[in-house]
Amino acid sequence: MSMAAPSSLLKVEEIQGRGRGMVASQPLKAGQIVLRDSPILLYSALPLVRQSLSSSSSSASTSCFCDHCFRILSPSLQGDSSSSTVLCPNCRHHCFCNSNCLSNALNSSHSSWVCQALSHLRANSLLLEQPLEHQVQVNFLVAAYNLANISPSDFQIMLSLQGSPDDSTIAAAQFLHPLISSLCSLALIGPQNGFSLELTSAILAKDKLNAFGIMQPFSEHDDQRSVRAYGIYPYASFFNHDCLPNACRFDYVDANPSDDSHNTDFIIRMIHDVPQGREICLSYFPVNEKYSSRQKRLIEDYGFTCNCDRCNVESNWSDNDSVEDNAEEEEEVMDEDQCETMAASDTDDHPHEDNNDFPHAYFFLKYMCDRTNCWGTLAPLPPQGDTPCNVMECNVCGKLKSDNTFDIDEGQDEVSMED
Ligand SMILES: C[S@@+](CC[C@H](N)C(=O)[O-])C[C@H]1O[C@@H](n2cnc3c(N)ncnc32)[C@H](O)[C@@H]1O
Repeated sequence: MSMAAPSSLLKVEEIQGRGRGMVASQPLKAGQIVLRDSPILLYSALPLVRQSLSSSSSSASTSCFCDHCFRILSPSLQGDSSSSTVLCPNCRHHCFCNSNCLSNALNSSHSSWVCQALSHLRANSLLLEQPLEHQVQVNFLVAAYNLANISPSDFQIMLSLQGSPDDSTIAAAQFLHPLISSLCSLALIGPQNGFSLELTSAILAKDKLNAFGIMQPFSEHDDQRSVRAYGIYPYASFFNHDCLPNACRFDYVDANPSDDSHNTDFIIRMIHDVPQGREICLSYFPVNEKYSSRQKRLIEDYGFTCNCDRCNVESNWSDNDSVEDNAEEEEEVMDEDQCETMAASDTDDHPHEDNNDFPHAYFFLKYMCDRTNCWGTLAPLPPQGDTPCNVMECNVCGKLKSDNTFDIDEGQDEVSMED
């Protein structure tokens, strides 16, 4: 199934050795929003079995976000009669931020089939003994087969994404498919509609390569942010990976007003200018990861070996070298003007060839958030017409920072939204 171009700014093209990718249809500016994408499917990253809100006299529930829109629910409000939080009237297990979200959920993500399917699965002792990964995969499979019922065209879009089953996906499908099959009597899905072990393997493979994590809010005290939900985003799935990305993803799951049903939309913004025809890439994980761990993740999770400029340089580093240490050393020898020049030269075809063994230092100094444990990527706020914005936003912690990267003392470079 082919999809229309996502916007006038981007087109989907075949790229040798990388499958499809997103390419700039015109010159793109730093901070420019090149894509807004809504998920066709969202599912909880929490294990299937959680303490029910209704069964708890204390506020010990682990459910801390809405099961439909995945906004954070204030723990103090859970169980509070003045709260707008509501439980599903049927299972009394799933929690929604307000009656509007509940009513949307009952017609979509928490249809009566999903409600019954998850209730049956929660009672399945075989599943409860399984590792967390299988319990989360069950959430995905129930959401995916629900999608097949409520929006067959979106289900087909998901099937058209990249990903073929590998040994681990097939093994997971062999365990999970019979469990889901036992729910078929509850559903419209059945063998007559193509429901099979092969289809279960195929959609698990799509999920593995394409699901994006919607993360818990950033905390300086926790360098391992957990995932609250996963989503399949049909256009964002076409971005290939680069260890020096030229665009990054922002989400504002909790920030949008509670009556806005687009709170889980992704916004992809340019980190710096790029010329027409250049491939637009995201980094699939925080940019500070070391060469060896990046290579491991990319081969294990995504099935490819990265040959980007940065990997070619860092393959010669010792395993103890980190971009943070090297960037600090570089900062001492590089002034602001040099950094600006190097960032601007990203529009060249052969950037930075004249530099030493860390030609990408400018990227970490200019575009990596320096807040403790954050490792987010900074992109400018959108330009106003042709005027670039000199305020950078971190896509993890949300910190705003003026784009005067150097010679500014710690703390003095932060700006507020009003600036
Ligand atoms: C989310 S998909 C990206 C879109 C995909 N290329 C397609 O054709 O739909 C992730 C997959 O794209 C491919 N890919 C992404 N970045 C790549 C890169 N830098 N080099 C080679 N393949 C890459 C890998 O096969 C990876 O599993």
